[in-house]
Amino acid sequence: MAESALELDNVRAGYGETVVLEDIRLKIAPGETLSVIGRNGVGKSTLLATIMGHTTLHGGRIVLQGKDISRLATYRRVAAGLGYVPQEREIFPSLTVRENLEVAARPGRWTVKTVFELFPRLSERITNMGNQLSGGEQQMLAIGRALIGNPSVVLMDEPSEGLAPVIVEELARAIKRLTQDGGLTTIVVEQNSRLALSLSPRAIVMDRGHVIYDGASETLRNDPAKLEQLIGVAKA
Ligand SMILES: Nc1ncnc2c1ncn2[C@@H]1O[C@H](COP(=O)(O)OP(=O)(O)OP(=O)(O)O)[C@@H](O)[C@H]1O
Repeated sequence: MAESALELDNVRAGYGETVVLEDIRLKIAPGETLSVIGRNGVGKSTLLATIMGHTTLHGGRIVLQGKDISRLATYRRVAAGLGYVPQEREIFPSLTVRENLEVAARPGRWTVKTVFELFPRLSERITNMGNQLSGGEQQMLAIGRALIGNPSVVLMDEPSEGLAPVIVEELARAIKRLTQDGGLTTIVVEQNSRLALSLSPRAIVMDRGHVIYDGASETLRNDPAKLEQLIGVAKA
């Protein structure tokens, strides 16, 4: 049986002494896309930050393609195959679009050319500086920069945040194209549950640092009352 692309085994993590995530158990198959939804502040970003090694791991294990990365520094996790698209995008403002991509490039199927095929809008901006881009273009560049590192697993934190609906649709089409060819394992944290549930067959719902649903996106799409109950649950 193929091993998981990524496995979180009983993970407990947070910031310093503060524990945010409890008892996280997840197995993601190679090529699978997983959407993560839940109210504000329930630990979605912390989940991705923990996989990247930006938090304090209090217990459990994180295994990337059979290799325990739990204690590795972030740059070594990236070298082992993780790609990260942070919520803040963090593109370099004084580098051009091309330079932003080239600094992150590692050999593999993703190149400047294939990133531009995925995001034609970016190719029209190739000589623009990072700070001359719209929010949507910055998000496309942030995703392109993660891809060009040719990771096996990509983590995206709220790609649609702050973007106009028409740009969100364009981005969603690109993310679907990206994930549906099966080559990449992807976790997408998304505040917009309708969008998230359309991106992947499987979704998890988090609440207060726990996973409270792990199953078919379709089940939640077809049952708004259940979805409301899960993401509206235990309002503080
Ligand atoms: N750098 C940090 N230091 C300390 N606590 C933090 C830090 N970042 C987040 N937290 C806390 O961890 C908890 C989970 O936050 P997190 O950002 O993971 O939630 P989220 O589900 O991603 O929410 P949002 O959609 O608002 O980003 C919150 O209580 C938050 O205040």
